Amino acid sequence: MASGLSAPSGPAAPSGPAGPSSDSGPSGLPGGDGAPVVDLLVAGVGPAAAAAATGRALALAAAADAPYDLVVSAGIGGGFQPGAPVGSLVVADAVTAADLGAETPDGFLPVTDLGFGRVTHLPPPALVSALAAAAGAAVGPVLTVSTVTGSAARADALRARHPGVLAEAMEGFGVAEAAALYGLPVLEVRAVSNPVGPRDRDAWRIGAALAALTGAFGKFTPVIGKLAPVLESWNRHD
Ligand SMILES: O=C(O)c1cccc(C(=O)CC[C@H]2O[C@@H](n3cnc4c(=O)[nH]cnc43)[C@H](O)[C@@H]2O)c1
Repeated sequence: MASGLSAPSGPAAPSGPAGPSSDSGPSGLPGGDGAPVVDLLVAGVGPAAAAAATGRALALAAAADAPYDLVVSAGIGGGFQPGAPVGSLVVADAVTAADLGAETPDGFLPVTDLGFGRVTHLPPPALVSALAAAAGAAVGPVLTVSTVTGSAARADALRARHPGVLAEAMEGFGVAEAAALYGLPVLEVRAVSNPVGPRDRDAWRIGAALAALTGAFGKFTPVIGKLAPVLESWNRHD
């Protein structure tokens, strides 16, 4: 049986002071119908807020001896065209911090090139493919940025540095860092609300993206329940 923490992002209602809320039972316990227990946490905007909120929720669960098995970062995001059209869904096969590093006269260097830290977390491939198939989502790298891309030049630079990139958002890497601290696998799911490129507020379709995300979660939950063995075999020290 899997229990999960879903950490959506964006300008939504604040989370309560007591931590995540559950609609199917206390965290860590199976729901009556055998479905996984999913706690929903509104984790704020940006990698730091997302990491802090997720870390706190995981710490509370661990202290209550009811740890999670999986963490999912979900929300809206920008889609790189043509791979991720507005309204489509993306499941990340890599969660990458795109601006964690140093600018040099010769270009950007990720912190890993400077000899420390990490810039990518890899979600369990079996879960990624199963969820993407269930929801009709594309699979590819999702970038975490602290500044929303607003020009064609920046979009092109990100495409060049991250071949196959499908989406960018602002929280996934923060959520993944918190999950990794607790030895937990992470997933990132993004519904595309706007194209990545020159800033164009008229092109935003936040309502359509949120509807797509809601529909996807209805399809994900039974799949995650069936994939409990994948989570159970996850090597927490990888
Ligand atoms: O002012 C703008 O031009 C602008 C364009 C897109 C998004 C924003 C936000 O402030 C939204 C932040 C919120 O939504 C996620 N998100 C949605 N689209 C993107 C994007 O293209 N690049 C990065 N993040 C995006 C993000 O995860 C935040 O939760 C402003």
